[in-house]
Amino acid sequence: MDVDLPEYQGEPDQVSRLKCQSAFEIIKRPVIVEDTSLCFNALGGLPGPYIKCFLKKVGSEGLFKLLHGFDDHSAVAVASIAYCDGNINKIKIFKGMTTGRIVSRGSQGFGWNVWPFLPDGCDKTYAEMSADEKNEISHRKRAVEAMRKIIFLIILSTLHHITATVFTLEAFFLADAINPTNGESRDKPRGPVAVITFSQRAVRAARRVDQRNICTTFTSLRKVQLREDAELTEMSQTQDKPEIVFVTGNKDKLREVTQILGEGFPFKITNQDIDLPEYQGEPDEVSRLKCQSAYEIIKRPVIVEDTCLCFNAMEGLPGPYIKWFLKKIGSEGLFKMLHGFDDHSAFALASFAYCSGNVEEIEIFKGITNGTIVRPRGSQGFGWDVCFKPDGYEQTYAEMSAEAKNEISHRKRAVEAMRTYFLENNASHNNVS
Ligand SMILES: O=P(O)(O)OP(=O)(O)OP(=O)(O)OC[C@H]1O[C@@H](n2cnc3c(O)ncnc32)[C@H](O)[C@@H]1O
Ligand SMILES: [Mg+2]
Repeated sequence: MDVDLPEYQGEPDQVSRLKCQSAFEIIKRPVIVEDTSLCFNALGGLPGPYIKCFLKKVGSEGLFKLLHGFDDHSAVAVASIAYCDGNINKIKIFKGMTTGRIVSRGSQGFGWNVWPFLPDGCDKTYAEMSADEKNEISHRKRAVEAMRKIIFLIILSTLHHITATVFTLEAFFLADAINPTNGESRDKPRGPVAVITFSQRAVRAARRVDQRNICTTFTSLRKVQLREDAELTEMSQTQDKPEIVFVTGNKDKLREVTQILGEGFPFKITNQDIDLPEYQGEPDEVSRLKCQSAYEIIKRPVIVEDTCLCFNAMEGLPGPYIKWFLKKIGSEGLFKMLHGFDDHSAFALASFAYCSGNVEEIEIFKGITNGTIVRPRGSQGFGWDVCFKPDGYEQTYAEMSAEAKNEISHRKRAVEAMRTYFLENNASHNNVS
């Protein structure tokens, strides 16, 4: 079955675990999903699960350039297969890894096959290998082998009920298509087959085996943890205005928004620190989905904000994934990632998303500040402020006072767009209470 599952942000295991939970919530039968990562050791394991997006935006040569500023070009290809037999609290993860390094050749091939990845002990990159050669040593082969051992036992006990998954054309494994007594392929599978994948090639592979209808659905994960944060709520404004909840776990963001809004905002902003799932996608989509998740929990008017730091040389990446890059390689690493590129320009983007009650009608307010990525300097601010120098200024955000940053920041611009909207639509938002 081809189900259009949301992609999550996080560590590779976490990404496939969440994907598997979503798949099970739709399919309601045993399911398998797979997520593939290409982890650069110098980047603390990134781009990791975001490799698909990076490859699309910067290409194979761009991936190589990302490592120019680093001595270590080693990498690990990881396939993480998640299997849910019906209990979403007991998802099994099967991992396969192939170690190697990133090189600048071998750009033929399709999709993720163009990874400029030279496995250890091989003289050909993945892109230069035939499908058979690759299947012999690939990370996916190893994950599938790890799974096969366990799944066979399950197949033996639930032969007629098991739902198996094909995930890519190269993935030869089809649980129900394998004869459990001798491990050889059946000509035709005996039971139903579910394919949980974005890949059209996987769908074609599944159709070849099983001619059933392929449907596309979408869901969002509602599993979130909710926790109040009294300290942040205290920062909210006056009591007698209608309330909107700003859902963020980032105190620095909340502080800036509160300072920028000042007194002249027609609503009282309160805060809830909720551990919302982070989605992959384009910036607007990321904040829209975040807002939907927040509304589904709060059930009152909500605002969320997603911040991106977009490098022009990388077609806007790391963009919404900046949080993970910052966490793994710090601001110095962000600066180094641009060593291989001539263009060091970037823009900071804040996207607020507001839902007044209808998750189909979410308003987005954006603010952009253009600048350059520089060697880190300064001690004010937070996050990547130390390496972002706004155009027209000699200082980085972190060398400016909070007031000076708030005058010109991406967040200031987005908040102003939101303020204008609320002032103009104040009368029509009587449902905000
Ligand atoms: O709960 P939410 O609101 O999602 O908070 P977050 O910290 O996860 O925020 P994002 O998902 O938007 O990730 C953006 C990353 O960029 C950082 N960041 C956000 N605004 C920034 C700013 O104005 N200056 C520097 N770094 C910023 C922030 O600390 C994160 O690491
Ligand atoms: Mg976040």
